[in-house]
Amino acid sequence: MVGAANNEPRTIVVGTRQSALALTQTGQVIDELKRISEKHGFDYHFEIRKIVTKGDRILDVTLSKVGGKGLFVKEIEQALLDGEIDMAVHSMKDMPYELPEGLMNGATPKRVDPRDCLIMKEGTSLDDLREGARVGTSSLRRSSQLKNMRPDLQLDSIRGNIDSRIRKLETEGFDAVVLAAAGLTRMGWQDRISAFIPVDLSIPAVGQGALGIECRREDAGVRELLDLFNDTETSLAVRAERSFLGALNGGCQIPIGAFAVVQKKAEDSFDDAELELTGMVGSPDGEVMLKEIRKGTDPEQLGRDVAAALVARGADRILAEIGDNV
Ligand SMILES: NCc1[nH]cc(CCC(=O)O)c1CC(=O)O
Repeated sequence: MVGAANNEPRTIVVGTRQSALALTQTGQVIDELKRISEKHGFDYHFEIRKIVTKGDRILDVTLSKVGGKGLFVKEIEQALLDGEIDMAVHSMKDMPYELPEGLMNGATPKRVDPRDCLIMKEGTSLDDLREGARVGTSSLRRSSQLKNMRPDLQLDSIRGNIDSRIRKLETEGFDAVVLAAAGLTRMGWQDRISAFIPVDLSIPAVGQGALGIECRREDAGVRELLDLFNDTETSLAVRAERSFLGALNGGCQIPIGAFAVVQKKAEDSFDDAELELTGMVGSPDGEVMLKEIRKGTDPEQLGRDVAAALVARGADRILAEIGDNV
C-alpha cells in the first residue's frame, strides 16, 4: 500500500509504441486495469497516447548495427518523466536493465508462453525443414541456438514488426521465420504457428512472454493500482533473468538467453520458493553454446551466480568479441 486517495477520479494516460503488437498489448492491459479498478473502487479512466520511438524510425536498418540499448523506450521514458503519460506497457524483453531515476517497473503481469516458435511454409517441426533451409530471424540468440541444433540452416536477417515478418516469409523466399509465441498469441495469430521450440533447445530472451509496466516512483495512485496487477511468480522469475542479463551487461542484440521457473514450497505462498534459472551465452555461429542451470531463493543473487558461472567458462570473451564486431 503506497497510501493514495484512490477514490479521486483520474484519467491515466498510457503511452505506447504504435506497432500492432504494442497497441494490442496496451489495449489488453488497459482492459485488465479497468476490471481491477472497478473491483477495488478506483475511479480511474484510461487514455492511450501513441509515441514514435527511435527504434520505430530505423526499422529498415539492422538493429544490431545501430546498437544501443532501449532503442524502443527512450522517448517513452522521457514522456513519463515529463508527465505527458502516466504509465507505459513494454514487452519485458525490450525493457532496459536500468531504468532512469524516478521511474520503476510498477507491475509484472502474468507471463504468457515464453517459447520461440517457427512459422514455416510447410511442415510442423524443426526436423521438417529441408537441408540448407533459409530461416529468417534478426536475433543472434535465436540464430545461435538454431545453428547449434542445425548447422546446415541458412540464417538470414529479417526486420520489421511481427506482421511484416510473417509477410516476408512469402515475399522474401524464407522457408521459415522464428518469432516469439507470446507476440503471436497476443495478436490472436496462434494458428500461424507451425512448431514450438522447447525452452531447453531455444532458451528464450530474458523476460520473453512477460510485460512490464513502467511508471513514476512518486505516483502513488498508479502504483497502488499496478500492485494489484502484479504476478508474484512471473515477477520472481523475471527478476532472476534480468539480474543475469545485468550481470553480463547485455542488451537484446547479443546471443544471451535466460529462463527461470519458480518452485513453490507451499501451495498458497511464495515464502522460501526456489527458483531454477537457466542461462545461455552462445557464439553467433552456434559453435560455442554455454549453458548453466542453478537453483536459489534470492532472484538477484541467482542471476549473478549463473552469470558468474558462465563468465568462468569464457562467456565474457564471446560477448566482448561480438561487441567489437557490431
Ligand atoms: N523484439 C521484438 C519483440 N518484443 C516483444 C515481442 C513479442 C514477445 C514477447 O512479448 O516477449 C517481440 C517479437 C518477437 O520476438 O517475436
